[in-house]
This record gives sequence, C-alpha cells and structure tokens, in this order.
Amino acid sequence: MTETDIKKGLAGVVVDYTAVSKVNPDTNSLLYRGYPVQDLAASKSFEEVALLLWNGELPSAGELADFVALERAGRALVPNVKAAIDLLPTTCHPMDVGRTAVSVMGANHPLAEDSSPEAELAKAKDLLAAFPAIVAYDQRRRRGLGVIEPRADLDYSQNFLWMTFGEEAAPEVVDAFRISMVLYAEHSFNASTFTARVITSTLSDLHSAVTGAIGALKGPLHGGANEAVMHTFEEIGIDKAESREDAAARAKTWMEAALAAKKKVMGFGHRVYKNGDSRVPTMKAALDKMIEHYDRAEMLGLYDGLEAAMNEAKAIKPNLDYPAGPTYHLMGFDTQMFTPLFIASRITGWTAHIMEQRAANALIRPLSAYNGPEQRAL
Ligand SMILES: CC(=O)SCCNC(=O)CCNC(=O)[C@H](O)C(C)(C)COP(=O)(O)OP(=O)(O)OC[C@H]1O[C@@H](n2cnc3c(N)ncnc32)[C@H](O)[C@@H]1OP(=O)(O)O
Ligand SMILES: O=C([O-])CC(=O)C(=O)O
Repeated sequence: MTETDIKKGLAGVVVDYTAVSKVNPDTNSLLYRGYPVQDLAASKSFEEVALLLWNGELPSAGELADFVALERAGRALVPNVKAAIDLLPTTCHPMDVGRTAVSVMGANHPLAEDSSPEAELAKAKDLLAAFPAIVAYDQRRRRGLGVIEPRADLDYSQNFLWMTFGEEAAPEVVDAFRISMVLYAEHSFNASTFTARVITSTLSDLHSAVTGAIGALKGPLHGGANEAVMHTFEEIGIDKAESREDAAARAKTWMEAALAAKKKVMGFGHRVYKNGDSRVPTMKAALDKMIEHYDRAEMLGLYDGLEAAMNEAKAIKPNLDYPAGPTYHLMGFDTQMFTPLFIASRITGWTAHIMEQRAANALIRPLSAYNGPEQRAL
C-alpha cells in the first residue's frame, strides 16, 4: 500500500449508497428524499420533514395526524431519565447529558433489541418526541429551575420553546426555530451519521447507534461548532448598545488576528461544500428576522465583520452552524445548549440512516496501513 492509497479522513471516498439525502457541492444544493431543503424549510413542519426522512415520502393528512398525536403523547420527561440527569453535575457539558439520556432511554425501551423496520421506526419516533424535554430541563436545572410540563395544544417547536422558557414564544421565533430544526435534520454521510451507520453495521441496536452519534456530533469540527461560534462572538465582546458598523469593524480586526495566528475559526469551512453551505442562506434569513425581532443590529455587525474578513483572507464560507449559533443565542438558549438542539433535529437523519444501513447491511471495517515496528523478538 502506498501513501496515495490512504484516504485520510475518508476525504473524497464514496462508502455506500443513500436515498435519504443528496448533497451536491457543484450546484450548492441539498435534497431530502428529492425535495430541496429550502422548499421544505419554507412550508413544512419539522414533524412532516421527519416523516419524509423516515418513510421516503411526505405524509398524508392522516399519517401526519397520527404522528402528531404520538409525538404529543411522548413528550414528558420519563422519571428514570430525569433521575439520571439529576445525578450528573451541572458543570458537565449538556452533550454528556443528551448522550446519557439516550442511553437510559434505550435501556427503558421495550423494543430495544427488536431491529425489525417497524420497531426501528417506533423507537425513532419515541426519541424525537422525548428529546426536547431533556434539553429544556437541562437548561433549566443549570439555572436552578424545575421541569415545565409539555403542552399538547402546542406543536413541536412551540412546545420545545415553552418547556425551555415557560412562556409562549412569538410566532416569528417559533418559525425561526422550526426552520433550524428542518435544516439540521439530515446531511448524508457526515461524521455523526457515519458513526451511527458503523455502529448499526455490527448489528447493534438503534439507541447505541444514536448514543455514539451524539459523541461524534459533540466535537467542534462537527456539531460543536454552533456553540463555538458563540464563544467567538463572546470573545470579541457583545455590546447591545454598539452600532452595527463598530461591531463589524471589531469583528474584522479579531478575524484578521485569528487568521494571522493560524487559528481555525469555527462555523467556517466544510468538508463537502467548498463554495458555501446550501443551508446558510435560509438560516441567515431566519437569523435576520431574529435580529430584527430582538432589535440587535450589533449582532449582525459581528456576523458580517467575521464573514467579510474570512472571505477576504481565505475565501472560506460560513457553514450552517454560523447563522444557527447567534439565532439560538437571541432566542435565549444558553451557549452550551446549542449542540443538544442539533441532536433534537438530527435524530431524524441518524435514525433514517440506521434503518437504511440495516436494510442493506455490510459490516463497516476498513483496512489500515501498518507503520509500526517490523516483527521483532521478545
Ligand atoms: C454542521 C457541520 O458539522 S458543518 C462543519 C462545522 N465545523 C466547523 O465549523 C469547524 C471549522 N471548520 C473546519 O475545521 C474545516 O473547515 C472542516 C473540518 C469543517 C472541513 O475541513 P476539511 O475539509 O478537512 O478541510 P481542511 O481542514 O483540510 O481545510 C482546508 C484548508 O482550509 C483551512 N480552513 C478550513 N476551515 C477553516 C476555518 N474554519 N478556519 C480557518 N481555516 C480553515 C484549513 O486550515 C486548510 O488550510 P491549509 O490548506 O492552508 O492548511
Ligand atoms: O456534512 C457534514 O460533514 C457536516 C454537516 O454539515 C452536517 O452534518 O450537517
């Protein structure tokens, strides 16, 4: 094996087929089961998109109503999941809480070891319904607050915000949140989805695969970047009273210094897209609405200043995490909760891939080129 046979990071390697989504960097497009993601974000609920990803088709009115009823009935925080969360220190990362909670949910599930397509779909739906209460409660307990019970008269996004903040969110905020959930739902063989597929390929169970995927998502080169974007904003300094222009100038100076120090700036760049992330224009439009809603022009200054300076210096474009981070910040989520929000959405994509992997399985086990010492005597 030669140096050129090694595909470090599997860059450019096509590992398998998928019918779940198509990422096309040439046309800068993303299709979920054939539908452009920006069209889905414009008009479909997260619940409809979840069914599309799992079933391959958008739901009929009856199918949607059945799922909505199931989702609303499955939202409450389960006692032993809450007990497990309460045992974890509030100093741990919320991704650790999400990972632990999914593991407990796997241990609880009566169909845990049943990998029939029906059981897998049932478990995916249960996870989608139950996860928001985990994120909401974790943010609240870190602020010394208690659980807020879910409300069955609210849709997924409305209820998520209700359980977190204890008040009904404005329609614009609910819509921006829904859009983020639709955009984060699926992205082919990204690192966390691939992790889920590797675990599934051993014929392990769905909750184990999702738990492993959460571990892969946590890192700042992947989902952790939405949190890291906010740390950048915080490091530059957020001053609500500052003008958009002044904030942009400070952000530009910060970026120039970061790049001169050869830093990787989170929220920029992508393994597949080299001319911009297909989802950014839709998420940026949602961020713009939040900036207007909360009257926070200085945030736009920080956003524009960093983007312009990165573009000028390296022509590297923002990825989805870049507009999503400040959007969640404006909504009132604590910075460390941003990547758990990504989990809540990506549960759909992960589980669609778990089902696809299981339906046409081959153990994922690549080769390595040995470069340690040659055989030697003891
Ligand atoms: C939802 C998501 O998961 S999207 C991804 C979220 N992750 C991030 O935002 C983390 C920041 N970005 C990165 O680290 C990278 O762009 C990745 C990991 C996402 C993709 O990386 P790769 O395809 O492996 O590209 P790679 O890291 O080799 O970068 C290529 C070149 O661009 C530079 N580059 C890429 N991204 C960045 C960045 N964010 N900041 C500064 N330079 C960057 C690299 O330093 C490298 O430069 P060099 O050739 O001079 O060494
Ligand atoms: O595709 C990737 O490598 C990362 C990404 O954007 C995602 O998972 O949404």
